[in-house]
Amino acid sequence: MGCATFFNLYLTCHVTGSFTDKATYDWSSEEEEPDGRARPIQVLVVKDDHTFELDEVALSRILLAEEVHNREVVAISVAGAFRKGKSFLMDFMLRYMYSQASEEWLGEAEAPLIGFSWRGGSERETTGIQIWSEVFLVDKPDGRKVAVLLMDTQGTFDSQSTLRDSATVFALSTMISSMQLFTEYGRLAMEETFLKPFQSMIFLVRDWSFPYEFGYGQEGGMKFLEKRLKISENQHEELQNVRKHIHSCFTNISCFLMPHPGLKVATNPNFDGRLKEIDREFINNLQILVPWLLSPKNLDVKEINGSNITCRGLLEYFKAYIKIYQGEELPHPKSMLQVPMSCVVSSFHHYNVCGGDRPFLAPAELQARHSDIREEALQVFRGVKKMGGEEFSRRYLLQLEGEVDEVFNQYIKHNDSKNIFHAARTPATLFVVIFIMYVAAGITGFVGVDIIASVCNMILGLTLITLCTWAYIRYSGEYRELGQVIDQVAGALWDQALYKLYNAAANHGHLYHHAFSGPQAREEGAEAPEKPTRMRN
Ligand SMILES: Nc1nc2c(ncn2[C@@H]2O[C@H](COP(=O)(O)OP(=O)(O)OP(=O)(O)O)[C@@H](O)[C@H]2O)c(=O)[nH]1
Ligand SMILES: [Mg+2]
Repeated sequence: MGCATFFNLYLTCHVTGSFTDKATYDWSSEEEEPDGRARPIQVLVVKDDHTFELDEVALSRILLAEEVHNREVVAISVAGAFRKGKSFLMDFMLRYMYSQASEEWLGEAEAPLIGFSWRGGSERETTGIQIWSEVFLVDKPDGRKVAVLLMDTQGTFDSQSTLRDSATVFALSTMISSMQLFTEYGRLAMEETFLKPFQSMIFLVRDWSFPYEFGYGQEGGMKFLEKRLKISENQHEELQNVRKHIHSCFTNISCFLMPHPGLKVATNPNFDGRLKEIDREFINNLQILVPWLLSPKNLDVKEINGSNITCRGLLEYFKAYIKIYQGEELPHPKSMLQVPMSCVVSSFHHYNVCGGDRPFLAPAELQARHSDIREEALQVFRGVKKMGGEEFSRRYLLQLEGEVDEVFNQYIKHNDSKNIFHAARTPATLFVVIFIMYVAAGITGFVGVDIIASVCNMILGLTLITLCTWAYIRYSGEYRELGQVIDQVAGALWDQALYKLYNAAANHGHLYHHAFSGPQAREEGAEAPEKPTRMRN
């Protein structure tokens, strides 16, 4: 953009109305800010080792305050290269918000500019992301009150930050400083949602020095932007793509040309922001720019994937995104609209093999259904666009697989418990033992073998006590370990008895085949190959 440096202002809001009340609430602890005055709160810290830390407590205090947590949120931030006057501009926005959109919002000529920390010089000032501790409540014309959040961010490309730092702060504040990076995000998100992923994009060109070509303000800005975003045949493909994607990513794109604020602003080290020292032309345009950005009719509620976001929702998105950026690698500039974890949850919902209200399922069928639905859940996971690259999402894939397998084990137990024979196995076995002992005691007593009769009676008595104990455990839920031992012993007896019965039946069947080599017998397994021979004989 020639000699004009620009920074990009990304706004999220719209609708008409008027500013009413400010949300005044206890946003900080006593020892942090004894006078309770609003101030910038550092919510994202970029540490010396280039790792990031989200101050969840501070962020929650702002976003979960009683008056605002359920309100739809309008998040306003400025992104761009460092040292370009972003914080300076944010402070004028604060003035506008505090004056509740009055005509006199610019304040007194001698008043120093305060709010987000700004200063002259070549060293960077703002780091990470800072949020103004006071969330402003604005009335929309339809009667809804929305929460307006002002966010100041670290500038890009300063000498102390890595590209990763810049990209992270940049993505987290959902803004752009490098078009290419941004349009990458947008392009991927587009494939998935078909909605324009970002709402308003405003290019603010500062120190515009060619008003004779394009006039200051929005109109000149739009003409200038049109010219700049025009795609021509002889442009490099990459430049063409940037231009195409900018249009496809934003619902609204506009541009504002700002004049130079004057030499005192740019070069005087003692300049404290008072209007008196700022060029009239700059102030005039500021008086157009700020209300144009912040008047309720121009505020858009923050949307993610087409739905409006409340302050509470925004907190969750912050937390989810920061997890991604805490990874080792530079995050891929891929979809920032979905995160793997939410994907695990939604994929997991696809996995429901046998719910509590469904009848008993044969174990083989259960296994088959598990395999099918498991594969379906994994497909859902693979099919959703995720942030953080292959390697990163593989971790979540493993987590999904692990969770599905664990739940399958629980399903097996749950399914078994629905098998009526399984449930009745223990009491049935104990009853059979009691019955056999009763008969044996009667017979042995009758034939005079008293000692065996006594032993049988003893076993009968013990089994009866066991049965009563088991019934009590099942009824009360106490002494469950003892109940498990009883179930295991009864189960072993049951299996043994069944096994014997099966053997007996098999033997019986074998004898039966030998005795009757009729048509039924011929139809069955092992004998089959011999039968035609015998038939022919
Ligand atoms: N030339 C020029 N200087 C400006 C303009 N707006 C603000 N400044 C000056 O730019 C300097 C830096 O302002 P800051 O608001 O601290 O800049 P920043 O972009 O927030 O810087 P970092 O926080 O380090 O990224 C200050 O001396 C401002 O007076 C402008 O439109 N043009
Ligand atoms: Mg700053």
